[in-house]
This record gives sequence, structure tokens and C-alpha cells, in this order.
Amino acid sequence: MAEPVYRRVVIKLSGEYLAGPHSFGIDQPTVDRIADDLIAVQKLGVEVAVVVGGGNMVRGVDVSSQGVSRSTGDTMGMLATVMNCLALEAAIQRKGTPAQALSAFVMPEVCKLFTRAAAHKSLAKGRIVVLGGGTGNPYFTTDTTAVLRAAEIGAQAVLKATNVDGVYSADPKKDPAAKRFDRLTHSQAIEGGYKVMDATAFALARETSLPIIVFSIAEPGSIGAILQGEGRGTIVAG
Ligand SMILES: Nc1ncnc2c1ncn2[C@@H]1O[C@H](COP(=O)(O)OP(=O)(O)OP(=O)(O)O)[C@@H](O)[C@H]1O
Ligand SMILES: O=c1ccn([C@@H]2O[C@H](COP(=O)(O)O)[C@@H](O)[C@H]2O)c(=O)[nH]1
Repeated sequence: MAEPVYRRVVIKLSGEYLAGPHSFGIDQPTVDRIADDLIAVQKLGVEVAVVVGGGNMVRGVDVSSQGVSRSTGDTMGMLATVMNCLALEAAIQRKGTPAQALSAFVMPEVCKLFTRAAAHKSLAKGRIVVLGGGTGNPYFTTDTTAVLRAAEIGAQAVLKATNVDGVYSADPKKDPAAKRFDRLTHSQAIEGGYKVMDATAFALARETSLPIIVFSIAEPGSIGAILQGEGRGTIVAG
């Protein structure tokens, strides 16, 4: 079995993917399957922190187009990520692996607050860390959160686990002629305006010299395959 390329990673888990075959909400079999994949990755000897998205429930931009202020919409989106985070934490724990949800918001009845110290402590104890609440600030995304947390906790890479198998020249769901890139620099990703991640996330990754790998989680075991250098995805690195 190939050795993992990285020893500590932040995985950005698509919120949208957690809805499974549905258009909204949390599909438990999907969450359970992802929990299995994360546990398998940890067994490879990789320390794992997961930043969970919220696209299966609320995106601030969508809510604000209905009349709610953008800041309130974004706060609703961040709270949605906390719900996803709790679902994933519970699924991992049910399978007998320790997990710890940490939130960007103070919510002591729900879970502990994210601090670098809390994340380091949990990782050192062999827990899978599940990060909810985004950055805690409106106008950001969980992609940017993933890069930020990776820099904060000293992770070696950000793995964007999503519903496409890499970065394309155009959205592959809209343009069947779009071409997939094997590799891009951060600057090329920003200049290309590829909407698979927001430019803030790419810019922070460039600033902090963090590689980002964009890949599909549709196939069970795909996170482990990426970490063993065998999966299909786009690497965005300087
Ligand atoms: N150039 C591109 N290359 C690849 N995917 C793209 C591109 N432009 C747009 N996309 C779209 O980006 C989506 C992935 O980004 P998005 O942030 O929506 O994913 P996500 O991580 O699933 O989000 P969330 O966590 O908010 O649910 C894909 O579904 C894809 O259709
Ligand atoms: O730092 C953050 C992170 C997220 N948000 C809001 O949450 C939703 C869901 O996150 P996704 O990254 O889209 O999955 C997002 O649309 C924002 O509204 C935020 O405000 N700040």
C-alpha cells in the first residue's frame, strides 16, 4: 500500500454532496459512507480535520435574494454547516472512532469552540476533527474556511472533496466540452476565474503556500486514493 503523501490535511467536504440523491437536507447513508472514508484515511496514519459546507441547506446568497440581508443569510448558512458537522461527528462516533466537532461560534450546549489549541489537542488524541460554522464571518465561504484552518493548524494540504473530479476550463455541468486540468498554479486558478472555488480561497492558499486538490467523492475510498497519490483530481499548487 502506498504511503500517504501528507500527514495532516484539511478536507473540505461538500455540503451539497451530503444531500445524497435528494436536493435538500442530510442523507444518512451518504453521511455514513463518508464517515467510513474518513475513518479509512485516519487509519492510513493521516491526521484529519474536516470543514463541512452547507450547500445542502442554506447558501447566504440564495437567501438574501429572497429579501433577508446578506449578513443574516450568511449566518443562516454558517449555522447550516454546524448541523452538517454534528451529523458527521455522530456518524464517525457511532462507528467507534473518536471525533470532535468544533464551531466558529460560541455555542457551549452544542459543541466546543474552534481554537487552534482545541484542534491540536483533539488531533493529538487521535480524533477526527469536524469544523462547523465556517470562519464565523459573513461574506466568506467554507472553501476559504478550509484554507484558513489548514494554515492555522499547520496542515500540509487542502483536499476539496466535491461532486466534480477536478477543475475544468468551464463548469463541466453546463459545458460538456470543458477540459479538465491535471495541474494549475494558484495564480492560474485565480486568473482563470474557475468557479469551483472562490478566488479568496485560492488567494489565501497562494499566500500560505498550501496545495489544494479538487476531486470527486462519488467513489467510496476516493479520499484515501488521493492521499496515496492514486486518485483523479486537479492539484492547484505554486
Ligand atoms: N471551472 C469549473 N471546474 C469545475 N467545477 C466547476 C467549475 N465552475 C463551476 N463548477 C461547479 O462547482 C461546483 C463545486 O463547487 P461548490 O462550491 O458548489 O461545491 P461544494 O463544495 O459542493 O459546495 P457546498 O459545500 O457549498 O455544498 C461543481 O458542482 C461544479 O459544477
Ligand atoms: O466563513 C463563512 C462560511 C460560510 N458562510 C455562509 O455559509 C454558506 C454555506 O457555506 P458554503 O461554503 O457555501 O458551503 C455560504 O453560502 C455562506 O452563506 C459564511 O457566511 N462565512
